[in-house]
Amino acid sequence: MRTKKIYIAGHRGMVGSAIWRALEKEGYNNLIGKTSSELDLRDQNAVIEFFEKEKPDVVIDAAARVGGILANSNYPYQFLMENMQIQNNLIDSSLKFEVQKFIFLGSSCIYPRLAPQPLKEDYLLSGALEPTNEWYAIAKIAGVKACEAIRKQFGRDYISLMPTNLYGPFDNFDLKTSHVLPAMIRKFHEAKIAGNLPVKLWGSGTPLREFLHVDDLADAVVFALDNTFEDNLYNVGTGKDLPIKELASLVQNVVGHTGKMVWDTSKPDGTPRKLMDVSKMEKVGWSAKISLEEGIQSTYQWFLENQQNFKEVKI
Ligand SMILES: NC(=O)C1=CN([C@@H]2O[C@H](COP(=O)(O)OP(=O)(O)OC[C@H]3O[C@@H](n4cnc5c(N)ncnc54)[C@H](OP(=O)(O)O)[C@@H]3O)[C@@H](O)[C@H]2O)C=CC1
Ligand SMILES: C[C@H]1O[C@H](OP(=O)(O)OP(=O)(O)OC[C@H]2O[C@@H](n3cnc4c(=O)[nH]c(N)nc43)[C@H](O)[C@@H]2O)[C@@H](O)[C@@H](O)C1=O
Repeated sequence: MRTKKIYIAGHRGMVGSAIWRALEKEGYNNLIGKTSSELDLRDQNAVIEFFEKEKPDVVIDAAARVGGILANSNYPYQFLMENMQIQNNLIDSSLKFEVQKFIFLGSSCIYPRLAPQPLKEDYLLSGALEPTNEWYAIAKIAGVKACEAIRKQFGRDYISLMPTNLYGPFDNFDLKTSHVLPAMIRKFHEAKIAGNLPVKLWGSGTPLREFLHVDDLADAVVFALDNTFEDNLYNVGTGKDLPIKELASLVQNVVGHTGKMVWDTSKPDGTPRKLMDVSKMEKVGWSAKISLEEGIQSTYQWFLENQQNFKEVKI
């Protein structure tokens, strides 16, 4: 198994690079990855050619157009179309070229905006989606269903893992396109350095969110690779959430900022709550290990050591 050829699509991203590190640590020694400039996964012919040449045994799909609440609501077409193109090309080529195991990564936003909490896998397609990210969610739902269809029709081990909001090393710290946690680390740090200036945050601060360290997600992916699951869809999270205002206080303390916080209510709140029910993963034997406090501290340390390399992330 350790010698199987594993293609990690999106291996330079936050998630893909964490999966690469975790697989190497576990002794997997036949990993392949391509940057988007070497292989544009939106290009069907290029993807077919790549699969024909490489013939991977396993594919892990961590390539996607990804962004925070504002990027998702400002660029609906890219979030819908690019994600469908990338995943369709990867899934269809995997079927054609006999890939035995495919791990698709979605997101907790696939569940209805007002679904009961915590979110069980069964709530998929039971109600309307959150408008700020319905485009991205629809693409991800199509990916889940494509893997489910292959499983049902062809009996292949294609599964979907649905991570909650992620953070960690190699996150996107560009304030226009990032998610909330890296945005807070950067905003509090820069305000501290400038003399504890006030920090402007988005929305009301009342929505609840759950956060999983990316190394925990990578551990779940390795677990899913090493085991055969009976079903097609599994939530991956901590099963604990907190209000955005509390998250802000946690990050502020870790960074050591002592100024004020200001809430810009012209920016969207997004879904009020999206807490994962993680009992299905727990039943098969996996649970998260890294606490939020510990994860924020190590991510802030990573930010301090790497901030000179950050680039603007354009859409
Ligand atoms: N971040 C989060 O909070 C969450 C993420 N996820 C999911 O995890 C997965 C990875 O996300 P994350 O690591 O955060 O995202 P990143 O933006 O960090 O990484 C995305 C990766 O996708 C690659 N990619 C994007 N477009 C293309 C393309 N056209 N052709 C080839 N490669 C492409 C990029 O390649 P390159 O660097 O070479 O350009 C990059 O390596 C996604 O499926 C996402 O939906 C799920 C829940 C939460
Ligand atoms: C992973 C998930 O990520 C996205 O959903 P989201 O959870 O709403 O994303 P977010 O991390 O950007 O925001 C979380 C909350 O935090 C608030 N907030 C405060 N201040 C800042 C801030 O400075 N930046 C950001 N981005 N948010 C802020 C913000 O207003 C919101 O209430 C999906 O589009 C979709 O891509 C998806 O699947």
